[in-house]
Amino acid sequence: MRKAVGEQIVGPAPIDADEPISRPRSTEEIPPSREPSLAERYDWLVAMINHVPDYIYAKDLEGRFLFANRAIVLNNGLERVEDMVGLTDYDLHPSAAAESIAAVERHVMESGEPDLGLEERRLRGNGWLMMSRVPLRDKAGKVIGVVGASRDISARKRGESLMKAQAQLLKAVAKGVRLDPFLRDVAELLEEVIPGIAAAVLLRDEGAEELHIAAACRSAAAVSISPADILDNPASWRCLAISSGDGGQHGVLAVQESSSHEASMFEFLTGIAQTIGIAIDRHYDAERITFLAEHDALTGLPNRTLLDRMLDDMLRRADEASGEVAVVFLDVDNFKLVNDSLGHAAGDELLKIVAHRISEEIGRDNLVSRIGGDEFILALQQTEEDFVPRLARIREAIARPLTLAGMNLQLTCSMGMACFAAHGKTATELFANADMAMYRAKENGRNSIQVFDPAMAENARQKLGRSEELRRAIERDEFVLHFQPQKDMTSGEIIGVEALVRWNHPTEGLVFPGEFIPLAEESGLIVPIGEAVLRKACGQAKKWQELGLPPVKIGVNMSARQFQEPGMIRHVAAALAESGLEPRWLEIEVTESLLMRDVQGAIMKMHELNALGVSLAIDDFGTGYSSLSTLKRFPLSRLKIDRSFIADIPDDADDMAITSAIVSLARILALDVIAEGVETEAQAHFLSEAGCHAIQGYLFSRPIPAEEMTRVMREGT
Ligand SMILES: Nc1nc2c(ncn2[C@@H]2O[C@@H]3COP(=O)(O)O[C@H]4[C@@H](O)[C@H](n5cnc6c(=O)[nH]c(N)nc65)O[C@@H]4COP(=O)(O)O[C@H]3[C@H]2O)c(=O)[nH]1
Repeated sequence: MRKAVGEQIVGPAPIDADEPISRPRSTEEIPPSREPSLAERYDWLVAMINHVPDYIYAKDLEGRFLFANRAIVLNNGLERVEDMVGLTDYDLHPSAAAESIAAVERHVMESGEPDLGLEERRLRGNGWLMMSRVPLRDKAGKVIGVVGASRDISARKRGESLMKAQAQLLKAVAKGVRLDPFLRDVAELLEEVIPGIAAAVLLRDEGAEELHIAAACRSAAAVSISPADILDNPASWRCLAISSGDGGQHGVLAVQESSSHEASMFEFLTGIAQTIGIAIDRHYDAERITFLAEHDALTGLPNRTLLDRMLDDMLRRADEASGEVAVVFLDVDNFKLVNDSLGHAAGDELLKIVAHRISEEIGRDNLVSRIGGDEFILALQQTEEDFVPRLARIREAIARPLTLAGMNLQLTCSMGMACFAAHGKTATELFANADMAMYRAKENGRNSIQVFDPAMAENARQKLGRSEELRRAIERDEFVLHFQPQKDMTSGEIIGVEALVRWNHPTEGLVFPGEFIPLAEESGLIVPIGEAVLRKACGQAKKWQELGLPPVKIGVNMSARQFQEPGMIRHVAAALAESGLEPRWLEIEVTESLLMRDVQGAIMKMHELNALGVSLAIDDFGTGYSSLSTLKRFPLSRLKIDRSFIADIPDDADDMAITSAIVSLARILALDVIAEGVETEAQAHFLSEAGCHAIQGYLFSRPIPAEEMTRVMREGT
């Protein structure tokens, strides 16, 4: 058994190094009331030095120990200070280590300068020491050796490295690393800072209950361990919660209990578990942000950004393999009608259903993306089956009956397809051509699949050129009006005039509205054209009145785009004000289909026009399926029977029946009625018999220029 320290260890040399090292006397020998002697003080000093945990020693110029305290003696595996006195570091340590100590101490002795706070790894065992060496001098100040003191700073060092490790992980989280490599890094870092640790990260997938091992240290205890091994052994494994930002828990950091784990280490591990929690939160946030950046929030389908990226890949692969890719624009027919009549929520639901049906049918390796509204873009890889039958199946899937907002619906869609590489080599070219093909599908009455044809591009190019010409025509005021009289068959009087626009083209001569109104509608140019027509028509009507001719109503056609234009009422009011025409002489003609697109909105606009004093007629009546109840709500003054019903009278019994019905309907609703397109006496006779006395048509006059119309009006025939 070891003896008590004070008894067995000889104290250090006093500052006067010339005095021999002698054994101190026991403190019990000191009488209580007198000044302690030098020897007594020396004893106390030795006792103190032997009780501190730091290592303290003194060496002579040759590096031989003159003194060593208890801590250093024990650390070197010796029992008493005498065992150490006279030894050098070469006797105690491997020569390389001894040499490095000797070098530092030599420097201190030679320079006479202390060397303070040097941090060194322990020579024996693990850990760190902080060394300080000062020169040992005799009374004359001559250096005769070195005094050293060192302190164990392993705990501080470890604290520092743990903090550094945590900071490193936090930095990685802040940089936004991917989760799996991050968790592997955590495991590696734990092994590095806590050698021999057995730890594992157990996580649950979003929405799941079960935990799985996401990462583990490579130590024997953690490798190939199952979650059950850990969770069923609470005595062996300590589980630290990996919390989520919303107060939930992503999982646990499980650490095998070990006697060598100090409390500070668990504090560190708790910090690591928190850091993992933050990393997972960030990972999900980043995943969600990335998802939203590349997907459509409503349907979850890839958006245009992702489509562009994925399509580029598909095209590159097809190019390498000399293969084909079909790019398809798909538009749900009449989607706006569903949206307007059943509401936006139903519209959204419908888009989700369509997206789901396409996704189910399109198959893996192919792509469907929603690019806005009811427009989808599909990209199909080449297979043994042709593209068109595959698209036909998607069309059939979309056409499966469905119930929405309590209504049974059956959808149709229009598709336009362009193929890599025949119809374009880049995504941009393919998009443009597929879009063009889809427009053709729509023009062809919807519900069809159109494959791009270079003639379409030529057509589109011509359209573009024509739009440019139209734009210039507006600037140069190339539009003129022709007028067609409307007659009362009973009195033979002219009761009205319809203004019909013509384009006085510089090289082509008079161009009829059927050739440019649809394009003007599509391009929006109808708005300035319509404004010009209104101004000219009101101006001409006023001029006739000023010429003293009997005043008649002037009918002006208004297209859908023009009618929906927010400034429409203002334009009408301005045309009236500019010309000085009284509003009661202006009749706006709108088509039935225009009114049926948005009944409520149309009624409001019609009331506003009525408030100006302008009257309203429905053009092409009988073609737009308006019900009696809807018709009653429109503030109208006249119905114009469409000329398609008149054309086959008296040969077509159905048309005759419809015409009679429209005349009766007008009578019930107390509206005036006029038939247009009357070309023959037989038609006029039938209409007269049916009770429609107002007619317009070639029978009496074709549309004619203003001067001619003036003559006709003057003659009254
Ligand atoms: N077969 C036949 N046709 C007859 C007869 N009587 C008149 N028509 C033609 O029928 C069209 C009547 O005009 P609409 O139904 O309003 O149909 C008009 C109207 O929808 C539109 N339109 C004409 N002018 C304008 C305008 O200033 N603005 C707008 N938005 N559309 C206009 O263009 C359409 C065609 O105008 P137009 O070519 O002038 O054709 C005119 C006229 O020339 C007949 O007895 N037999």
